[in-house]
Amino acid sequence: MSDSEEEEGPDRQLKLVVLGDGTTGKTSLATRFAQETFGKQYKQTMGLDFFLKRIILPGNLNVTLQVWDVGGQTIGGKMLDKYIYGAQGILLVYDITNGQSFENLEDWYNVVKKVNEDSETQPLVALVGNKVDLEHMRTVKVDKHQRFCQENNFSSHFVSAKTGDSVFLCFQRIAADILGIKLNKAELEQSQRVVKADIVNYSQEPVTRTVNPPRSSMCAVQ
Ligand SMILES: Nc1nc2c(ncn2[C@@H]2O[C@H](COP(=O)(O)OP(=O)(O)OP(=O)(O)O)[C@@H](O)[C@H]2O)c(=O)[nH]1
Repeated sequence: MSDSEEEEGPDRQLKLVVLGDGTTGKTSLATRFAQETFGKQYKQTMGLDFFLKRIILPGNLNVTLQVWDVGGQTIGGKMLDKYIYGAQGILLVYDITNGQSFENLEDWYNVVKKVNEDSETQPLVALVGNKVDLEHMRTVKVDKHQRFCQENNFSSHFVSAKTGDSVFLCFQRIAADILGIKLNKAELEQSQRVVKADIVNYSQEPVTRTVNPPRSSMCAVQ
């Protein structure tokens, strides 16, 4: 075992799938998390983008998050089930200024339920209201968001991919919830230490480099 492995402990991998209507900011969230960047210009995701980022959770737990950014136009398409299959976490993303994007999450969630109906373990689902920098234009009431969470046992998140507000925290909390780790505030702050960030993209121009998705994920895109 190398010194760095001793220091950081063994690696865990989690597959997170980001779902929701087009333009809600799924790619922006993933790139904000993986690269700490934000692009104002909209470029539609055709099918799927794929990002990897390694974080360290309290207890020196090394966790590699595979973030599957699914294009908003894939709903109703035959590939969607395959993208969702095997996910430990699902992020249902809507735009707080776009009520229809919230209403449509029911359809996205129905696909998640269908894919997992015969599965022994269910993915953890997080409801993510994005674009909180546009609070003055909010049309989806916070009450409505909270009710949807309570009714379905979702974790609740409000973020801005543009400013970065709560984005890292959101992914970190989801990873901790999946792994059954309870985090206090001090631990959350301390564990913002990110050791590695790789971005992988096989449906658009690569941002840094292009590689195949990890073998553990390939079963989902056969
Ligand atoms: N103000 C604001 N704009 C955002 C935010 N997140 C994303 N956007 C903008 O919203 C537009 C759509 O963002 P994308 O991340 O491409 O949306 P998407 O959900 O991946 O869209 P599809 O690829 O069609 O599924 C872009 O112009 C972004 O710059 C945010 O937090 N605040």
